Amino acid sequence: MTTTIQPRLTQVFRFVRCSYADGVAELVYAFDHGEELIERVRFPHAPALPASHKAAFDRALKLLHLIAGVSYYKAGVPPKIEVTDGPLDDATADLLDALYLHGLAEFAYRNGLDLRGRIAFPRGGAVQPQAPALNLPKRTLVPIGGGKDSLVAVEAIKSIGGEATAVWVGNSELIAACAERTGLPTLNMQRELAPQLFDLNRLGAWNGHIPVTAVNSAILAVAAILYGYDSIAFANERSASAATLEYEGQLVNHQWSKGYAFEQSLGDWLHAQVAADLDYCSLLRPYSELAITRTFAKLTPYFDAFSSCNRNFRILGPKPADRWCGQCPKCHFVFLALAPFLSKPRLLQIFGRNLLDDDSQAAGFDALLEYQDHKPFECVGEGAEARAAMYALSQRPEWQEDALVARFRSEILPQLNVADLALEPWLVPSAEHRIPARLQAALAFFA
Ligand SMILES: CC(=O)N[C@H]1[C@@H](OP(=O)(O)OP(=O)(O)OC[C@H]2O[C@@H](n3ccc(=O)[nH]c3=O)[C@H](O)[C@@H]2O)O[C@H](CO)[C@@H](O)[C@@H]1O[C@H](C)C(=O)N[C@@H](C)C(=O)N[C@@H](CCC(=O)O)C(=O)O
Ligand SMILES: Nc1ncnc2c1ncn2[C@@H]1O[C@H](COP(=O)(O)OP(=O)(O)OP(=O)(O)O)[C@@H](O)[C@H]1O
Repeated sequence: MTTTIQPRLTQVFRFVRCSYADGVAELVYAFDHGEELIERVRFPHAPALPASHKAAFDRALKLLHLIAGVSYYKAGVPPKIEVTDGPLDDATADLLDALYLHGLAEFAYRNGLDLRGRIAFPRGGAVQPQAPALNLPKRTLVPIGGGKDSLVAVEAIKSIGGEATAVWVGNSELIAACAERTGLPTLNMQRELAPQLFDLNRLGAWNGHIPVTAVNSAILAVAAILYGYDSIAFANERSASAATLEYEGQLVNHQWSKGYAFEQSLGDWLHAQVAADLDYCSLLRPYSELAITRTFAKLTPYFDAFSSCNRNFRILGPKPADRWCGQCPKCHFVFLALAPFLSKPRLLQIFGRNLLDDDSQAAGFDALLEYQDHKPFECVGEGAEARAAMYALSQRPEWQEDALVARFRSEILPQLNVADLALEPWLVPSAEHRIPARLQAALAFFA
C-alpha cells in the first residue's frame, strides 16, 4: 500500500507495535496490511529507567499507543480493531471503548457517522495484577496549554510551595513563553504525527476533532514514570463535563476527554495498572469557567503572554497574526468571562479590541449564550454561565452601551428569567474532584 490508500474503504485498524529507546517512543499503526503509520514522541534528556519502574513504564507506553491511535483510526473508522500483541484486559478495553466513542462523538456527529456498536477493542485478555506503589517523588507535572486555566493551576500549586514542573507537548512558542513565565522548571515533549496522516486527509480521509487531552494525558503518564513524579495535575474545569449538544440520544461533548468521567477512568486505570502512587487529576475540577476567570483576573504578570485562542496551536493551518484572533468562540468566550472581573481598559488592552462592541460578532456570542444556536464546538463554558456573565455586564454602565450588550438587553434578556442569571452561584466550588490529599490545600487559592 502507498499513501493513496483510501482509509474509508479499509476493514481493519491495527495497533501494530510500540517501542521506546533513547528518549523516543514509536507508536505504530496500520490500516489492513498497509503501510505503517508511525507517530513519535520525544522525551528530552530522558534518564535511564530503573529496573523497578520498567513494568509501569511499559504499561503507560502501551496505553499511550492505544490512546494516540485515535488520530489514525478516525481517518477510516473501519469495522474491526486489532491489537497485534493480543486482546486487552476488560478494564483497558472499557477505557478505550469509552474514549473512542465519546471522544470521537463530535467527529461522528459532524461527519454524519454513528460509531455506536462499531468501536470494540479486542477484550478478554488476562486481568492485570494490581500495580505496586513505586515510591515516586512527591512532585507534580503541571501541563501548560498557553491559556488561563493551566496558569491558575500553576499559581495554586505555587501558593502551597508544591514542587512542580511546567510541562507541555508540541512546539508552540506561545506555550513555551507561558511556561517560562511561571518560573517553574520546564519540560517539553515533542510529538510528531505520522506524516502520511496529512496525505490521507488531502486524499479524503475522514477528519475531525479528536480527544487530544487524552493523548496529552497519556504522554504525561509515561513522563511521570520516566522522570519520577507522583502526580499529574491538569486544569480541566467543571464546565468541561457539560455536553455541547445531544443528538439522537447521544451526548456530544467537544471537551469529553477534559471531563470528569474520563478523569476518573484514567485516574483509576493508572492506579491499578501503572503505579498505585501515581495520581492523575484536574486541580480545577470543582470550578466553573467564571470562578477560574475571576481568579485569573488577579494574575496580571501573565496578561501579555497567555492566549486561549486555539488557532495559535495548529500544526499546519495558518496562525493568527496576534495572540487573539478575535473571531473564534474561544476569543469570544474568554473576553466575555473575564469582563465581569477586570477593568474594561485592562480587558481591551489584552485583546486589542472590544469584541462586544462589534455587531459582526453577534452570531458568535449568540452561540455562547445558546440563543438560536447550540454551544460552539470549542472549549467554552456552559450557556447558562455565559448568560450570567452577559447579564452582569448589562447591568454595568461602562458596558451597557456596547453593541452586543445593548442587543442582549433589548432582544435576549426579555426572554430570560432574571432569577437564573446571577453570577454568584457560578463562583461556588462543587465538591466533586479527585485531587490527592497532598495538593488539596492549593484549593484555598481560589477563595
Ligand atoms: C489547533 C486546533 O484546534 N486544531 C484542530 C483543527 O485542526 P486543523 O486541521 O485546523 O489543523 P492542525 O491542528 O494543524 O491539525 C492538522 C490535522 O492533523 C490531525 N491531527 C492533529 C492533531 C492531533 O492530535 N490529531 C490529529 O489527527 C487532524 O487530522 C488535523 O486536521 O481541527 C481538527 C479537526 O477538527 C482538530 O482535530 C484539531 O484539534 C487538535 C487535535 C487540537 O490540538 N485541538 C485542541 C486545541 C483542542 O481542541 N482542545 C480541546 C480539548 C478537548 C479534548 O477533549 O481533548 C479544547 O480546547 O476544548
Ligand atoms: N500542548 C499541550 N501540552 C500539554 N498540556 C496541554 C497542552 N494543551 C493543553 N494542555 C492542557 O490541557 C488542559 C485543557 O486545555 P485548555 O486549553 O482548556 O487549558 P488552557 O490552555 O490552560 O486554558 P484556556 O481554557 O484558557 O485555553 C489544560 O490542563 C492544559 O494545560
